[in-house]
Amino acid sequence: MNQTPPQLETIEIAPQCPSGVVELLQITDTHLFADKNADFLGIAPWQSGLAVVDAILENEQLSGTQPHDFILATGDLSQDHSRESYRHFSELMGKLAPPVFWLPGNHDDAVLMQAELDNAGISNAKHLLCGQWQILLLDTQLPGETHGELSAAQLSLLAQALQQYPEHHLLLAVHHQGIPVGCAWLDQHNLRNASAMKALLADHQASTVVLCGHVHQGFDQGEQGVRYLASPSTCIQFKPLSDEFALDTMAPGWRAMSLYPDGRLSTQVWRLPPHFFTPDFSATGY
Ligand SMILES: Nc1ncnc2c1ncn2[C@@H]1O[C@@H]2COP(=O)(O)O[C@H]2[C@H]1O
Ligand SMILES: [Fe+2]
Repeated sequence: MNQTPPQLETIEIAPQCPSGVVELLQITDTHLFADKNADFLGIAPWQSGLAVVDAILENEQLSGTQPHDFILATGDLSQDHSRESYRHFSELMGKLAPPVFWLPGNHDDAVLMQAELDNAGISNAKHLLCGQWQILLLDTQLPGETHGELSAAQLSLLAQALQQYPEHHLLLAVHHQGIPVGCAWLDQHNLRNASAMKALLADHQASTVVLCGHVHQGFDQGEQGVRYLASPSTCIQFKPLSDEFALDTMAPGWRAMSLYPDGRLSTQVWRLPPHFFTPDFSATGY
């Protein structure tokens, strides 16, 4: 039986910067538990997540940087699927003023997540127009699997966005990586049908950037005119270019992005000071 494809619903947000530059933050893979002191491979995700939020607030106060238009939360917000973990995420986001938009990761309970984030007043909007940019958040979760996939419905939303806004630059946010990051153990858990996404993106004439979470490391690479970005988790970090599971010595962090009206994107990965949160390097997985 053929199902009617979902209709793209778009909300508009005016950039705060008078020159039309869109300022945003990505927070990803918070892996929170119901218990704020619960341990995740040697780090308590609530404590490291809170330290990240405090560092973002401190950055804004110290440097007087441009206020952020919004935050993208790109999945694996919970590690234990508990209602409380989503409440803790909402509490963290409540400390930061801008609106938050989210998508699920492989570890999330999407139904519970939506209910709890709705309760906290966190918007479920998935397509944003901001200045000359469009931001689309797609769901790559395959329940019960670690890897991801874009369903026909999600691909249809991408096709609609590109068809309706062909001249807007695109920032596409997903949980799973669309190109290999170079860690064999992690690249088996990738976005399996990335080729379907890439086929649609190939026709887009304006700037195209794909932003993901999941890989717990900074990554910035171009392929066929598309820029692929990935970012540190707010808790444990995976060691880049490692074939086997390995944790990295880099501190928890987040990504800041400035989207310019002409399609340029400038971005910076921020991290907590070294050695603030040291994981258990003997861990072989989870
Ligand atoms: N040692 C391992 N080998 C392969 N996959 C793993 C290992 N440990 C954890 N994983 C899975 O790999 C996933 C990568 O990031 P996630 O946080 O989504 O969740 C992780 C686990 O589901
Ligand atoms: Fe993940």
